[in-house]
Amino acid sequence: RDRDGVRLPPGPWRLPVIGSLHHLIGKPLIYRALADLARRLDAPLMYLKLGELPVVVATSPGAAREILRTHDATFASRPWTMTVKIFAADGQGIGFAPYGRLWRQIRKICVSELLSAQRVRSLRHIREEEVARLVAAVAATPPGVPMNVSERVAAVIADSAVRAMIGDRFERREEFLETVDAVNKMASGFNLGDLFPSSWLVKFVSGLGWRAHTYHLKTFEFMELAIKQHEEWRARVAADGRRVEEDLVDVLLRIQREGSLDVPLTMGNIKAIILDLFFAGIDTAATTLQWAMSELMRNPNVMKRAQAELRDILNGKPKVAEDDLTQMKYLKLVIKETLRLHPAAPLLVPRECGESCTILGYDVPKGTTVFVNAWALGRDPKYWKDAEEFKPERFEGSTIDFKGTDFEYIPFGSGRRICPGILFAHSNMELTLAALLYHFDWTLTVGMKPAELDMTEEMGLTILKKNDLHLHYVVRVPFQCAQ
Ligand code: HEM
Repeated sequence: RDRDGVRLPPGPWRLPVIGSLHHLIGKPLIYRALADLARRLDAPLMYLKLGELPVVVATSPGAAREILRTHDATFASRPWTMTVKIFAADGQGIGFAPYGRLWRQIRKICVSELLSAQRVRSLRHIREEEVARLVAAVAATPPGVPMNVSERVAAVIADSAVRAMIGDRFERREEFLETVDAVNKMASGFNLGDLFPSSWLVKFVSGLGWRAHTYHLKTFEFMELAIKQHEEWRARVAADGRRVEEDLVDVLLRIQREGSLDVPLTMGNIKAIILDLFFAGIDTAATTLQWAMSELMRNPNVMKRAQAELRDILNGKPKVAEDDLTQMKYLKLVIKETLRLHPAAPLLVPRECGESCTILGYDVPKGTTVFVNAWALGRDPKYWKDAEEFKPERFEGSTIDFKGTDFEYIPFGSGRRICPGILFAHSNMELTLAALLYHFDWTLTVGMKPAELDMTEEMGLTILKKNDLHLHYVVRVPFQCAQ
């Protein structure tokens, strides 16, 4: 207990000014460094001072449950850092909106309209078309030339998501994706400018404020162009007399027009919501697929079983359709196991303690930033046999699921702010992976052993795969029929 009678969770020793930062210096994969510290200190709940920022990290299912379920409302906001503030300047979206009326309303629109099961179903033709384009593009790669699987997978996920949102492919796609990538890296939450919010010098030297402003303006400009492109596309579709499903921008504009909302939606809100869906939905699903393909290449027996399931069930069918996916039990387990070892958001998205409270007998002061180390939970040998091994079979006959109630496995978070895009993500990931495994056999560069495949991670808003995955392929189910 300190002099004020506060009993903080245990944590590593601190230095003046920088606090516990020296424990993380030179360790860019922060979730790994935090997991090591928690293990060394035997601290399922750990307290650190990162610069000026008081931080608590939860690294046991019990601690995660207390934060995300028992005290869910207390931890339902996210830290309002300088970067977040700058990005919210022209209107708030959903991801970082403080817990309150506006967030509740946008969340309801996301859950019941934008990302509902019905909406996801209605976007099926887009996914099927984009995946068919991917298959065609792979098959058109000249034999002997390795294909950049990471790039292809990222493109199909991005195009499907963009078409779901604005109806059409985005004309500025390349530039936009580069910006998403750059913001993803900048917004990892461990920037000096965010760790020393009161220091003008640090802000100036780190250049964070300036960079965040630039990216904010750039991303909002992209949204303006995307909405303009959407309107032009709608006008063309109407002139041709075609009937197409509502896309997500249509839905938001309709809700705004109907005007029956508790808190009216501004155009700033609409742009910020769409941007949030891009940021939350593209890199996460694309990265998960890259890890899935990499793990399959490192584990040839798993690859064999997944392909056998697909080829048995589809039995020469010319293409994978979404209806077939319900039968692909093993494929679903492959994705589940990938999310255990490679949760796209390893520390979830940070929460903030709204009221001082007690967790596992320790005091967590109001204003503390809270991370839940989902990456460490998914690899903890206390809860997982052969924790580091890729074994989709472990989920066979098991009730453990990612819906936010099994706290050793929470790749989508839990509680009020659990990811609302689980179904949207799975629909894209399952169809893309199924098509890649069904139509093609994949091989590594000649002479490379599966265990030698590069699995280096890079920290951003998501755990990125540092180096792209390049593979050779052989067509197994011919592409000509896949249209
Ligand atoms: C493999 C794919 C994905 C993973 C692993 C993932 C993971 C997460 C996680 C861990 C959170 C934070 C949850 C929490 O604080 O408890 C989150 C939030 C969120 N995700 Fe996802 N996500 C994925 C895909 C998607 C997709 C495809 C969309 C939408 C198109 C989406 C939309 C969102 C939104 C809007 C939030 C913020 C929710 C809020 O603050 O209320 N996500 N996601």
